[in-house]
Amino acid sequence: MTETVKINRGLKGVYFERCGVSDIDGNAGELSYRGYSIHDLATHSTFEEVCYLLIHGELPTSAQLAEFDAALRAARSVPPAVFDIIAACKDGHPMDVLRTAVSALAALDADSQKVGEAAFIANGLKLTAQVPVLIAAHEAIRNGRAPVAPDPALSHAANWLWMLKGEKPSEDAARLADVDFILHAEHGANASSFAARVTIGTEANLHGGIVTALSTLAGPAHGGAAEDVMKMVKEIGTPDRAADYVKAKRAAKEAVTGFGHRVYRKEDPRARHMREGVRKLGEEMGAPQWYEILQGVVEAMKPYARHGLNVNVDFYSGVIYQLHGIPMDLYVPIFAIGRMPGWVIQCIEQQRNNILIRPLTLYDGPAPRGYLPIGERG
Ligand SMILES: CC(=O)SCCNC(=O)CCNC(=O)[C@H](O)C(C)(C)COP(=O)(O)OP(=O)(O)OC[C@H]1O[C@@H](n2cnc3c(N)ncnc32)[C@H](O)[C@@H]1OP(=O)(O)O
Ligand SMILES: O=C([O-])CC(=O)C(=O)O
Repeated sequence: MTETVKINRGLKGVYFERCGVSDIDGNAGELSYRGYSIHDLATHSTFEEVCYLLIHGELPTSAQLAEFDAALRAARSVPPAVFDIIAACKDGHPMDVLRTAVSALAALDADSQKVGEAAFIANGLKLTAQVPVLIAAHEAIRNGRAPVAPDPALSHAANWLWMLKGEKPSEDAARLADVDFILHAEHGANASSFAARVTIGTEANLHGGIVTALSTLAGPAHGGAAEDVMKMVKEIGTPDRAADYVKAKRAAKEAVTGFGHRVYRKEDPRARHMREGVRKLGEEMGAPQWYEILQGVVEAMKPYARHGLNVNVDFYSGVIYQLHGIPMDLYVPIFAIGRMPGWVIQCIEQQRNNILIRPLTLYDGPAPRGYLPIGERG
């Protein structure tokens, strides 16, 4: 094969499609959904409104939002058989259990087989409502408790915390979860959304696309980073040890988790909101040390910022969950709750203008050779 072929490993810098959903300016460190700055949405909007915006393309009127929100609340249920499946694999990592449960939902819901835009919108809404139910049910079941029934009086974020903890969250806690979901809702051709598009490109159904996305989100280079950041913070232990930790990581040429991004060369704009959340919550809860350790790591990483190495969205989120008493292995599933509308709209966009996604690998194996029967091999 010709030596002139250019290989874009990891598809770095490759545009594979047009997309009208989110715009990332990596050099400026800016992100918008449908033209609205992530900062405005994180400050003024709600997750429900952002879901509507992402799926339908425009901010809703009051009536549209009320109808959408009511449909989302009404869809918060799963067939009891799914709880049995969760119970059977309750000791697995919550991300594996969640993926298995979504697969089970596909097998138990005949509507999951439908394709086409209306089916994707309906199934997307259903799955967005069901995913928090599945995660909270697993947390209850693995701790020997019965799953907490969803409360239709609560918003998506407040209901998630209610189902997880079995107690009504404060307004501040619910708002912090809401903002977390808004910030995680959509991010272009990230690995999990791209993987979902590959699945939909084969004309598979939405549940299949979401199962693919969940598998892909789980890795530590993508959604798994928040869990690893919390492990790092615990390992560092006290703020004065942060610089030595970073020095040792850099000397060993190992990645400092929560830093770096394929697209951003400035700080990930989502991190700002999470940083403020950690600072405030830590102070309120009399546990400022977590924020101080994180900032110690940021300070020690400053020399590398000029090479585009900055914090990403996952750097601060883990500590927020920790302060809320949420187990570390639920951090990736929480990311999945937020990312649901992003995956759904990426699948819808793929289906709208579908094409099989099938790139090439350049063969560099052995030259053609004759087959040797097994008895003649030395
Ligand atoms: C929601 C999300 O998915 S955000 C990402 C969450 N993931 C993490 O936080 C895990 C840590 N970060 C990483 O592993 C990487 O930055 C990734 C996977 C996110 C992005 O990787 P890529 O786009 O492939 O960047 P790449 O690996 O080419 O890095 C470029 C350079 O920065 C270095 N680098 C990248 N990330 C880090 C890091 N976290 N710590 C130290 N050095 C890093 C690389 O070693 C490389 O250096 P080199 O050019 O001297 O070899
Ligand atoms: O865009 C990416 O590569 C990863 C990311 O930040 C996300 O999915 O939110």
